[in-house]
Amino acid sequence: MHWTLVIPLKPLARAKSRLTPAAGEGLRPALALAFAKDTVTAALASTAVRDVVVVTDDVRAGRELAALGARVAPDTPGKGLNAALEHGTTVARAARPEAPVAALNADLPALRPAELTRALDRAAAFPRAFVPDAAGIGTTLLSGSPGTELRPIFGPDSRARHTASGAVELALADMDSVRQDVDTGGDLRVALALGVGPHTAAAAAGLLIPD
Ligand SMILES: Nc1nc2c(ncn2[C@@H]2O[C@H](COP(=O)(O)OP(=O)(O)OP(=O)(O)O)[C@@H](O)[C@H]2O)c(=O)[nH]1
Ligand SMILES: C=C(OP(=O)(O)O)C(=O)O
Repeated sequence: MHWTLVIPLKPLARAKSRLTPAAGEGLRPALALAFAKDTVTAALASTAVRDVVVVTDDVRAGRELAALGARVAPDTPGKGLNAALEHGTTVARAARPEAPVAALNADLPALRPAELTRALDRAAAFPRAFVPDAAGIGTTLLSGSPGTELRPIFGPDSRARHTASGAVELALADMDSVRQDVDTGGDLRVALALGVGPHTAAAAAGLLIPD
């Protein structure tokens, strides 16, 4: 199957606020953009992915992610993450009505294309499926097969909420990089150990994360 991925990104001035203690206000926006660039690059390198729609109102991020090959859609209707994902899904399906669609967070700097391919191949067996984040509380990927509404419920306790909504939690073997979202300095340390993409490696160079 060839998937369309919908990747939401907050304006960089507000993104990744929980990284401020580790990165300071100086580095935080650059790290948020670097995570998104590595996520989009890895997503487009997956053999299961046809195209990527980034939903963002950030002009600089939109320009740089478009240069990597993403389509960029505005953050309509401006009512938060789940509304942005529903809009992105509508945009994706207007172009490719029969495409399977998956929402993927923009904060997966260690994402490996082969692991994303594995997750999407597993997801193809279900109408709606998801991958919980590394912390085991949230969600990093939510899929919808052709003709199925995505019905995203990202936010607090989204693993439990996606399960309660009927989405199937995928088998988790061999997809650590799909699960490793980065919200805090501690998460960034784990992602760096897994191996991040070049944009994050450059942005994180010289960053001292206390133990
Ligand atoms: N387009 C869009 N993306 C969003 C919005 N809120 C969150 N996101 C994105 O959704 C994913 C998960 O977001 P969060 O963890 O809530 O926010 P974050 O900016 O990554 O981190 P915090 O500021 O620390 O909460 C990231 O890719 C965000 O950029 C929104 O209102 N619109
Ligand atoms: C919005 C979510 O992500 P985060 O863990 O980055 O808050 C979520 O897990 O549903």
